[in-house]
Amino acid sequence: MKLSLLSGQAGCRAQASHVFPTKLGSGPRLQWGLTRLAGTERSSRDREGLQGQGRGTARAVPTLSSAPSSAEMLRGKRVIVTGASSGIGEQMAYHLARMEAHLLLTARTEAKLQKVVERCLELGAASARYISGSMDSPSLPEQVLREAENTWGGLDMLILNHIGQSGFTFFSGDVGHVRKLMETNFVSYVALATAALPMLKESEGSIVVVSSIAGKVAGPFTAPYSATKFALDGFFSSLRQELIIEKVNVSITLCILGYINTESAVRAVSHVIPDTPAPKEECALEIIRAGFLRHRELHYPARTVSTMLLIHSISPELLNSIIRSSYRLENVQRT
Ligand SMILES: NC(=O)C1=CN([C@@H]2O[C@H](COP(=O)(O)OP(=O)(O)OC[C@H]3O[C@@H](n4cnc5c(N)ncnc54)[C@H](OP(=O)(O)O)[C@@H]3O)[C@@H](O)[C@H]2O)C=CC1
Ligand SMILES: C[C@H](CCC(=O)O)[C@H]1CC[C@H]2[C@@H]3C(=O)C[C@@H]4C[C@H](O)CC[C@]4(C)[C@H]3CC[C@]12C
Repeated sequence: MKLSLLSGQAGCRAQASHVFPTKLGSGPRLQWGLTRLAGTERSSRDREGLQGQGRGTARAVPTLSSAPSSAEMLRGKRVIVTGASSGIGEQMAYHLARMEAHLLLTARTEAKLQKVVERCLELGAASARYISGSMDSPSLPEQVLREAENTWGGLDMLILNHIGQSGFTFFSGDVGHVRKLMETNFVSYVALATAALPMLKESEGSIVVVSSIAGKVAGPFTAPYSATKFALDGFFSSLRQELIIEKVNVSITLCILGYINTESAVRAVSHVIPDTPAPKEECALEIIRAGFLRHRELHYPARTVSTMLLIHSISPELLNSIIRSSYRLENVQRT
């Protein structure tokens, strides 16, 4: 594990001009051949009601009408983002920096984290630092939370986003890979949340778990990955219930994402899935917003994901066959 020394005040003040798009994802999203079924994407803000949860007697949950602008959402809040060196995690770090949050970022690659931290400080983060290390190491989660406690004396939001390398191919029979992926994509999430809970109870904060449609509907070529995402749903949905029963005001937001245009996802699937991925910048902002509003679940892109879940609840076999027929199966590489 390596700890950064890069932290401090922003190089320049945050520009408070960053606002939510008035209509998110207004263009057509062609995903898994479901576009015609799903219709035009619409903001999950337009679609969803508030699903605040885990409220004790204390703080009111912001309503959509009373919610501050995105620039104010997390001003001065202490936020951990895992998997922040690239993709959606990196974009979340930049949004949070513009909101003037305090940031602790994690991933394995120190050089990338250094650059992201520098950019966050330029964008207006109240402070930004990182810890590098692999989340398949059992000691890292506690080290990350100890760092938050020592630096900030508390924590407001934990965003769990990292994933280990998987691939998009037939299951190879490598059980060792499944075990390692479970450790990285699932067990470390549990360990991070467990270590964070005392501080989050104190601040009445939030846990945000980044998952996937592959954690609700199992398609081909993602067996180990899909298993880790189903596990997250099982664990965190159960934990959410317990927090509500115990009147602990810590929210848990599970983010169900479709295909997003991160480099790693496009590299892994574009030769098999011909659809247009949704933008990572907007996706990142929606995740932060859903966490701030203490939503139970985020579906992004909203129309595509919700339509898939609806079809799956009516006829799983129909959805499975739509998915299979929309893939370019001849391009799937065998390992
Ligand atoms: N992109 C998509 O289409 C979709 C993404 N999602 C979810 O969104 C989240 C982000 O995905 P995306 O941005 O595409 O992924 P990326 O591959 O772009 O980013 C993954 C992040 O995790 C870090 N990471 C990788 N291995 C480890 C490890 N062993 N220990 C700690 N950190 C690690 C990477 O940094 P480093 O290599 O430096 O460690 C990187 O910061 C994931 O939870 C994913 O499941 C869900 C549905 C669709
Ligand atoms: C294979 C990717 C992991 C990249 C790597 O090896 O480092 C996956 C990461 C996100 C996956 C996508 C996802 O979660 C949403 C869809 C789920 C469907 O069941 C399959 C297609 C997905 C676009 C899926 C494809 C693999 C990933 C890109």
